[in-house]
Amino acid sequence: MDVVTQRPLRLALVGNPNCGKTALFNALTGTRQKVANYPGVTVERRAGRVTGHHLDAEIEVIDLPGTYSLRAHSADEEVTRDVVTGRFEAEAPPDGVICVVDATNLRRHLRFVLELKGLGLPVVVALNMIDLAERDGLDIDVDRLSHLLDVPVVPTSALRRRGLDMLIGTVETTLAKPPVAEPSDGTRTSASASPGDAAPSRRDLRALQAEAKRIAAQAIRAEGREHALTRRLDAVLLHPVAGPVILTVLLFLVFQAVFSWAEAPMNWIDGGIVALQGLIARTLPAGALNDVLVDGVLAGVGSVVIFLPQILILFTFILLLEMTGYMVRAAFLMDRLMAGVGLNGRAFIPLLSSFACAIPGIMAARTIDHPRDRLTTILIAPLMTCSARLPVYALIIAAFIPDRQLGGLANLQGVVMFGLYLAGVVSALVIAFILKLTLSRGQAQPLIMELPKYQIPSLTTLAIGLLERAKIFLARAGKVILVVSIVLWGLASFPGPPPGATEPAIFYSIAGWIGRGLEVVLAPIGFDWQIATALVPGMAAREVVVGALGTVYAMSGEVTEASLAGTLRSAWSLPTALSFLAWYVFAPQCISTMAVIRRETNSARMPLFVAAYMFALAYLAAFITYRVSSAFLGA
Ligand SMILES: Nc1nc2c(ncn2[C@@H]2O[C@H](COP(=O)(O)OP(=O)(O)OP(=O)(O)O)[C@@H](O)[C@H]2O)c(=O)[nH]1
Ligand SMILES: [Mg+2]
Repeated sequence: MDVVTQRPLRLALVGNPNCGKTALFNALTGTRQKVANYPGVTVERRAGRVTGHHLDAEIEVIDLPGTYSLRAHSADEEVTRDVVTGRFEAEAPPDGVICVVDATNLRRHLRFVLELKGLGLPVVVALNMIDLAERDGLDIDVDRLSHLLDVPVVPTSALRRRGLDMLIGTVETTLAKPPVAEPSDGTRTSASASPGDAAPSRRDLRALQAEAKRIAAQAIRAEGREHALTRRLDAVLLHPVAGPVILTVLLFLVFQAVFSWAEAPMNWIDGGIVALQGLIARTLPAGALNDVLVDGVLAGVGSVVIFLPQILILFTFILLLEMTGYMVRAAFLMDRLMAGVGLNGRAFIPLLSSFACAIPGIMAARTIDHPRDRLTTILIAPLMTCSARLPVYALIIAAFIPDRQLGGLANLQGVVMFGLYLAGVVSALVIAFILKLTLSRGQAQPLIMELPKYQIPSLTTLAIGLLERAKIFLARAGKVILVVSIVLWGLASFPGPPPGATEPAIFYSIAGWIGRGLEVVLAPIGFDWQIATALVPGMAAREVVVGALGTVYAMSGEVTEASLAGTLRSAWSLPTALSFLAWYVFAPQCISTMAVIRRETNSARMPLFVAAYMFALAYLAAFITYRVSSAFLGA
């Protein structure tokens, strides 16, 4: 052990997560900092130097990981606890601590100050984010706060570089008061910090919490009205237990609504298409044009357009949640979970956008500055359930999952849809975790964003957003699916059946020939040649398969009912349907996504890697689903 006789004053920056410790550390020390790892743990040690004002001496500042209390849960929190209590082997105990608190969130942050005071170390409070407090009309009586806490309080803004000199000056004065006994040897001695050893019990914490609230209430002179409302809502919506529960229930209800509200409009569209098909079939002379319009275009495009109501309902909710300011809160709630699998907190927004479409999601990953974190986000974004999967899921669910109420609370179809979305999210988290262990080992960065105020959503903005969605969806149905339907109709019509054919004409066509070839590979997961045929154009974009199934079955002469769902119900077994759903959770059937991955990663190998791992997952998931459900259902 090295013997140090002269060492600079040492200050530890502590506080709840996200209160601005690192920002303050950077503002104080500028470039005079060193980042290293603590031995044995993966926690970064950030230390820097700042020159004092009164004493004109060097002060060493250590930035510690955020923690809510000295009762540590994670490795990060343990480091913080052990450093401030002087128990940490690799770090001499600090001479004092700067406890950083978020001025806009005094009620929650003051508890830690009270807890720290119990350690007997000199404490100075940096009342940080004072700029935000002022912006919101939050008026804090700093002198009173200092008096109530019985420690010096200095308002600061790390971002605007306010109060920094004052903070250092105050720290020096505070440390100078009882002359700091310099231990002759720089390593830790239990006498030096005399930590109030054990971490406080749960009961103590609750008492401290109550006191923190009382002090905050007395120190806050005025609280902007909006601020008060936001605080009250956040107390519930960001609550560590209630928050995630509310988020889950909310999403669950959204999917319930997608099914129950869309039923009527979907029936109207369906009725309209059937009527149109009947009209064309009757008015146009029988022949190729009649066939291509009825079986190709209307069967194909019609079976996709029918899902417009569901997509619009889903986006109504997503847009509303965004506009009210709730979505950012959802990101905050998810941050812990995502950090657990090594995802950057900033990945939430790209991943959330991927629920609409992976393309904007992957592009939004540009906001992640850490290259490996960005890559991980790009690689898992296509697993989020994009809106192109919605028509596929909806079709199969409508056909195979009974429209039943579960104990009067939930609709089974909505539950299954919710489950499919969940399957996408969970598998993305698992893949992220695997990637973290292998290629993209990296430090999870905290989520850096500001919580906006809650707002009443604007109906005009909502309407514009929905119109946009509808346009995109219909344009795709109109262009891609129209073309695909016509081409598929052509491939499925030629060559015509040989004389004396026993199977439907499509069986002998080019499409049928391709489908039968693929069936060899796809039979183990329960797909027949018709499904295989429809999957080929479905590689271009996911929802195309719905139109393609419409066309293929219309031409197989297997249309037993007016709706495609009805036809599938009689053509497929339940295990096949479930297997098809499992396939669609994973299958990378979107050319545009692959193109954008290539562009964003600037690598031709990445899209191939994504396609390969997603196809492998799709096949595996469909295989297991098919085998297990066949065994259970005895099919
Ligand atoms: N407006 C404003 N923003 C701030 C201030 N201080 C920090 N921030 C922002 O708050 C966010 C969190 O800051 P960090 O410095 O990372 O917080 P931290 O306490 O180090 O967080 P952990 O290390 O995770 O505990 C960042 O987006 C900062 O830019 C401030 O005084 N004013
Ligand atoms: Mg930090």
